[in-house]
Amino acid sequence: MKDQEPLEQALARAAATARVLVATDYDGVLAPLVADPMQATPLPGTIETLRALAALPDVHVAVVSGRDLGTLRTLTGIGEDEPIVLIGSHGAESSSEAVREAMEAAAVTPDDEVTLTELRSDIEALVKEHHPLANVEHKSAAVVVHVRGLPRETGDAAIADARRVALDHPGVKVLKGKSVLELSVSHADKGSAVTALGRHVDAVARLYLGDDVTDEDAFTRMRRPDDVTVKVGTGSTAARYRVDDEPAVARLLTQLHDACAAAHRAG
Ligand SMILES: O=P(O)(O)OC[C@H]1O[C@H](O[C@H]2O[C@H](CO)[C@@H](O)[C@H](O)[C@H]2O)[C@H](O)[C@@H](O)[C@@H]1O
Repeated sequence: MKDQEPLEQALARAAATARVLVATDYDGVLAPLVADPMQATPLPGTIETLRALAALPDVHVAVVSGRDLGTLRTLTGIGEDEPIVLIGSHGAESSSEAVREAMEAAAVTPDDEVTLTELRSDIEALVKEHHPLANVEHKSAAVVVHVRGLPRETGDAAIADARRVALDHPGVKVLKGKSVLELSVSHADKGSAVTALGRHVDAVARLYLGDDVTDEDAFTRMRRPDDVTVKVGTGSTAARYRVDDEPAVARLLTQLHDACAAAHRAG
């Protein structure tokens, strides 16, 4: 992240291109992390800023998440009739037909469904019998073990045992997130889904904001000169820029909106 133009300048340059794709992760980026996954709400103003961006000519907006598409829609409050694309389950689900088509080869198969059913029951049994303080989240293509707020040793033990369960189910993808272990039968990734959307809208500049390991797939795929990739928080990353936290994301989105609006006014 050395010897590059300041973030503000990169945003202005991206905003001045012919077509911009603004894609952002949800948890830990738009919504601060909390113990109960269903209580993770967007910071005030962020969804409104995304709506204002999407209302500008030649600006396309997407929210990209590991969440189920339905849950993502509920939590963001973004309606089906709005011009904001939702990408859920790390790219496996999308409100955009173009993204769905592009990700078809990565779709969950009937065999994957069988594996998921077995995995769900093994994880439920593990948590019930050995890690009653952990929580289990069921998603359309994955099961997630949550340990946020638990003493470190208790959480680590639950995660380690869940990893071992995954070994009994060939083909299961293990994703270690923030205080979670996700066991997934999906073959999709955020990077493939976002770049497919970028191709579909013919984006010149692509912006992506993310905080977790699954966002690295997007950061590594977005290396064109006009791309702006932003890691939120600490940890190693392939992103070009970094901001501290969710409030900084809210400010960045406002700054980007103002830059896009100014570029539009200037013609
Ligand atoms: O791709 P994202 O939008 O970042 O979603 C990733 C996972 O987010 C959720 O878990 C995280 O947020 C929870 C609520 O704040 C928090 O309790 C948990 O510790 C975090 O890891 C979600 O529950 C997962 O299903 C998503 O895959």
